[in-house]
Amino acid sequence: MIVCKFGGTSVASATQIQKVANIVKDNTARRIVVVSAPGKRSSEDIKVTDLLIDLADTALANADVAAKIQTVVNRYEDITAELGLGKDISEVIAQDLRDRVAGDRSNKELFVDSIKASGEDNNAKVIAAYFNTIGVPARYVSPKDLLIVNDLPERTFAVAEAYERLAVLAQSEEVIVFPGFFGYTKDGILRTFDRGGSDITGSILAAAVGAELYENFTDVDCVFSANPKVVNNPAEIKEITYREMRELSYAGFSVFHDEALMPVFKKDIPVNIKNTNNPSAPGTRVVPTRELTGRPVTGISVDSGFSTLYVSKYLMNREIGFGRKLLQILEDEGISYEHTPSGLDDISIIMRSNQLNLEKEERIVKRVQQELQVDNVYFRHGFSMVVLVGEGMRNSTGLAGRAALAISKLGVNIEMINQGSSEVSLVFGVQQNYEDIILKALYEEFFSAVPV
Ligand SMILES: Nc1ncnc2c1ncn2[C@@H]1O[C@H](COP(=O)(O)OP(=O)(O)O)[C@@H](O)[C@H]1O
Ligand SMILES: N[C@@H](CC(=O)OP(=O)(O)O)C(=O)O
Repeated sequence: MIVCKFGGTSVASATQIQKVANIVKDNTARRIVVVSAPGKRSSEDIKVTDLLIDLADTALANADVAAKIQTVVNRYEDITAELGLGKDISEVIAQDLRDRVAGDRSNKELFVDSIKASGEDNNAKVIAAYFNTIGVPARYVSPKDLLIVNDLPERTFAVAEAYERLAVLAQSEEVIVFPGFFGYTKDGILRTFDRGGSDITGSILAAAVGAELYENFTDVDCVFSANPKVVNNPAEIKEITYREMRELSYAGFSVFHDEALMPVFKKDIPVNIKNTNNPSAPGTRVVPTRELTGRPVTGISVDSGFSTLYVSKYLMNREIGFGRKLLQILEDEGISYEHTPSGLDDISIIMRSNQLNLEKEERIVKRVQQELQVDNVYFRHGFSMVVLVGEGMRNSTGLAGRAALAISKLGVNIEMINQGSSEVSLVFGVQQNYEDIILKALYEEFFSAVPV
């Protein structure tokens, strides 16, 4: 059995959904189809999920939502009309949106989640209905009572029971069309995953039913060794390990969500990333191990939106428990951190900026000053992490030097270097505005002259 997930671009229009149907028909092993909300039809288009977030924000501001609801309904109407599904389905969608908008607003985050999730939920219903009209027996299945997630305040993840409950889907006679991106808590409260989270749903389902393969359909032929929007014609990656993919998707390879690897990784289920617009292309296979090629570096990614908390104190290295106390202050503010490069008397804690606001920063700085009696403490913002990833890096010397030289030739300062203990990744912290030129320079250094 194959579980396949189709991303927003793959289900953005009737033409795209027809391609999806052909792909499903083409291989009878494709029994479970996870779908996203309609994505962008062109680079100027707006994803339905973004329209829905705007709708939710408008509702929370107590402004009129009628026009915003209509914009979303129009997107579905374009699709259903062309698929020959009749008009009543869009009235059902309009009513569903009105019901969600009229829902409980006591917790803003959950209210927004409920509206956001309608994008995939309604699209799954449309796609299941369409499959039936073309002779593919199909059934929409709701995540309710199956894909069980944890409660607030932690980020959303599937609890162990979800896998047990979802296993029944393996028995279905019909093709199952399952909406991506959200689940329900045990008490029936809807929660969404992070943006791009339909990849996570597909992976959970693949693990739950013990699929032979998880196919992730998108709008590019494969994963490239660098973002194709920045680097011209980057090298294709045919095979990549889970570990390499995790590192690269964590730091900017938006083609596959980093949290989507864990469920399939635990069950050794291979992942194949493929193109809905060119399904005969072999795509990229994500596998437990692979043969090393001549290239030490498999991919280079860049992600922006990082901040640093810099702390210095003379003889910090001798003070027992200093790091723990410092990290406890961040934990108290609900902040996770990414890297902690340190010297004898100073330490920088690198974190995602979206976890911070002015009040939090002031509270943290004040507590660090008072409780740890430091010499200096401040926040800096606007950093990007450039990450070189490759299983072959472990056996290669001089890589960090080559990368640092390529960056320094651009006249750009390296703020931080961190070599992961596993030695499959090397991270450089740089000022955000230089990220594209650095990516291009590193690509040139590690890929241009080296054969595959
Ligand atoms: N290294 C990379 N390899 C392939 N695609 C990448 C890479 N980095 C960024 N992308 C972008 O990811 C996009 C696909 O991801 P996403 O937008 O989430 O698709 P989907 O709509 O299928 O979920 C591609 O169109 C491409 O521009
Ligand atoms: N629609 C959601 C979830 C998702 O996974 O979408 P996509 O497959 O288009 O990345 C989002 O935009 O975040």
